Amino acid sequence: MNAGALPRLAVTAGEPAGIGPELLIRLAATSLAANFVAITDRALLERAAKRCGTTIELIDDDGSAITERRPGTLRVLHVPLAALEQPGRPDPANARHVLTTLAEAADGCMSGRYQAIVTAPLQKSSINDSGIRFSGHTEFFAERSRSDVVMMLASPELRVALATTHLPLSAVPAAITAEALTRTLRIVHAELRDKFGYAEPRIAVLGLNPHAGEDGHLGREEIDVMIPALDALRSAGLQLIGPLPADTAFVPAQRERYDAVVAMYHDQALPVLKSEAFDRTVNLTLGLPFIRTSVDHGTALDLAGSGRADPSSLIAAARMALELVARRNASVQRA
Ligand SMILES: NC(=O)c1ccc[n+]([C@@H]2O[C@H](COP(=O)([O-])OP(=O)(O)OC[C@H]3O[C@@H](n4cnc5c(N)ncnc54)[C@H](O)[C@@H]3O)[C@@H](O)[C@H]2O)c1
Ligand SMILES: N[C@H](C(=O)O)[C@H](O)COP(=O)(O)O
Repeated sequence: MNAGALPRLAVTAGEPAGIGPELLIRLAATSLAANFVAITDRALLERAAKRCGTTIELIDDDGSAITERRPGTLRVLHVPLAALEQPGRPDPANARHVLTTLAEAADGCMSGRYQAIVTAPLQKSSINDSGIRFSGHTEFFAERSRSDVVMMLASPELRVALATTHLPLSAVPAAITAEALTRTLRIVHAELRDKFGYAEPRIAVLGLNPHAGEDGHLGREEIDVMIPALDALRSAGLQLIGPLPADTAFVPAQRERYDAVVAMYHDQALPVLKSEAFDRTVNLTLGLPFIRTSVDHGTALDLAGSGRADPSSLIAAARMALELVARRNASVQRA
């Protein structure tokens, strides 16, 4: 990268009928020092700006470096919609468009065109309704880059990683194997060190069952699977706490004991974060060969088109991506 050039961040708009395009307009209005390249349909952004009651200056991205960006301007890599968006009503005809934007962002990161990806929310059901099986960005980027990944949501006060992501609850117990848990904990440990700067990360692991199984009386996964896996990792030097009962793992006295929590499933811990810091939480994918951050919320179809969606989480995601890029650049320079 040229000295003084702003970091080039790929930003995807997600579901065209959701709040994503409007959030990109709000992001462009900030003075964040980044060369945001919106990978989406140009006219979609123009319509989103109108819905927000503002204007946007879109500049076709030619790949060149820039040293400053005026608020209200955005580079764009045009990826045409298949169908005109109707806010609040996702159209599966646009599923391929959404996936093309993700693929361009991922491939562009892996080939060095972008330094990170920031994603706005997409509608998983609409992509599935188009006939394409799809679980989420996390799984898409993992497959695209052939990486083992972990989903983490982080607020300034709390970090939560997930041992399983977008699975029906009935499939969770079978997915918590010693191998899978070990892989997750190793990724979280390595990324807390590399991305967040903890020399000796302390990780709390939540039990799967109520009261972490109550010594086997309320489920045996802790005894049969989790404790042996945790003990083996402790022998390898990881600082692990647990399995902790999930219901009390977030009380203030417990929080002082760890740098991150690993929850066994999506809704075991995300409601804690989303209810206390919905506007400050960022979703990031650990384990990828590139930096990817996102919002902590969905497409908010009830708000789409109103211009009233809160852009705070997307702005926080962009800020975190910039911090992670700066940290990575500094460590490359030191090496
Ligand atoms: N990163 C992502 O792509 C992502 C994240 C979460 C959910 N989703 C998807 O979004 C879709 C809808 O999910 P949902 O309805 O469960 O959750 P949601 O987050 O879209 O909406 C839940 C509630 O929060 C409100 N809300 C959400 N974001 C807001 C914002 N920025 N400003 C103000 N209010 C906001 C909504 O209006 C709604 O009342 C689903 O398909 C889901 O899979 C995608
Ligand atoms: N699990 C995320 C959340 O609740 O915020 C969300 O579904 C997005 O996941 P992806 O980043 O994998 O799309």
